[in-house]
Amino acid sequence: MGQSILLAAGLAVLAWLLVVSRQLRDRRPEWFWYLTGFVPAAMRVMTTWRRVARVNDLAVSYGPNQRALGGLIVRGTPLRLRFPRLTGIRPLPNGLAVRVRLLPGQTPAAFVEAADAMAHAWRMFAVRVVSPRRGVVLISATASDPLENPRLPRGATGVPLLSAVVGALETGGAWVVDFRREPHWLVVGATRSGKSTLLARLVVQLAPQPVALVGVDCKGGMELGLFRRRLSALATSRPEAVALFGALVVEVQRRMKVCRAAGARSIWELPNEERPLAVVVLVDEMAELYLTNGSRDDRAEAEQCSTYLLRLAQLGAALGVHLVIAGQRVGADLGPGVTALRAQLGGRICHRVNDPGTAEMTLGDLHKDAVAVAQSIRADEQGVAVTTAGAAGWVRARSHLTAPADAARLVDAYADRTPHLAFLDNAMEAGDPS
Ligand SMILES: Nc1ncnc2c1ncn2[C@@H]1O[C@H](COP(=O)(O)OP(=O)(O)OP(=O)(O)O)[C@@H](O)[C@H]1O
Repeated sequence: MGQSILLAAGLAVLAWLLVVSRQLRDRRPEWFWYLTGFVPAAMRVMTTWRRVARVNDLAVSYGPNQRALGGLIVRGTPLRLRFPRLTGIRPLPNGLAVRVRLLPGQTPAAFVEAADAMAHAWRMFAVRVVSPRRGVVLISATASDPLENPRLPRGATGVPLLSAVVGALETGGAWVVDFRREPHWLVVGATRSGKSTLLARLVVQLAPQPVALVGVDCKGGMELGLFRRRLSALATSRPEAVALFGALVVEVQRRMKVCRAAGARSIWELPNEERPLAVVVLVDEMAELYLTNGSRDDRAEAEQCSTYLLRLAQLGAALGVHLVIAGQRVGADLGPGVTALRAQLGGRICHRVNDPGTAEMTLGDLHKDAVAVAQSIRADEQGVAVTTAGAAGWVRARSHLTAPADAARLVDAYADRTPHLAFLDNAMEAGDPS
């Protein structure tokens, strides 16, 4: 009798533990990982390190590989290997990180190459290797793909001005586009890769803030038109875009004079009451601004557009005019000035792309090792992108999916916060072809 009561109690406790652990896994996956996954994974890393290092040529020998034996010179592989030391293994919300001290003569490249082997040996989803400083590599391993179902942040309050939480990072943190840190952004991706969703997410996040939003959507305003009521201006054709960019260049030059007179190097050094409003210009499909039918007028218009955009990118950063430029491709073949413009857009977001050259153009000039990762994004991973962020300089991330109708509803709630930009009044009239 007593035994069966004990057995029943044991079973009840077991069932309760199962339910609690399932709830913990679903609601607090990071705690679930800390409590159940980290220690075994850390043990695997520690116990397999020497074997992984040896197989992947990460161990070195300083002994000679030849020796004189009875008057003969015998060559061979030296057996006394030295292994680079692992230090400071620590948990991440969805994985672990460990530092490795490089031995003299070693470079991080061999460790980067061995990343896949480490992921398999440690049964982790992915391993990334970066070198935060000379002589050290940081190995970060993620246990599962955190981008399969990125969770919306709980309560999006407290976001600093000109910052937008647009999704989740592979490392488990929030994916934040921060215009104060990185003033201009380039968003690239093939059709249906998630560009518009990301732009929508940006608008949703910026809508409550004291920021002017300006749209340029030359595909007839189909994407950004959803947010018309929160946009201070929307250009839906190239003539309108040229007029709008021209007016913004004039405004930027005016702001420059104000700053110069006040002895300030940016609008953020001006007193609050004198500081002009920050403007975020969102361009959906940059190719529409550059492509021409070959006629002289068309070419001149495209060149004008390109010159204005470049000017805004060069001057706008310190003067509160920020660019987010999205397109399927970015390449010198689009038109003159594209490569120069790209150099000014320090923030990069590369979704799935159709050709390797586009990933190379989007990320290759900043982070060579990120290109292959961007090229491996699958068609069913919509919203997944490689973005410039974090200590490594780049990271995989996925935007939060908000249906267009929901995004429009969320943004509409802030329609009364749409600032009137008087300096754009004439431009929009001038650019209107009707
Ligand atoms: N973060 C995401 N998570 C899940 N699904 C997504 C995500 N982002 C986009 N999608 C899905 O992908 C589809 C295409 O996305 P989106 O319209 O943003 O792509 P796009 O790159 O703007 O395409 P186009 O160039 O044709 O306008 C969306 O309808 C949505 O279902």
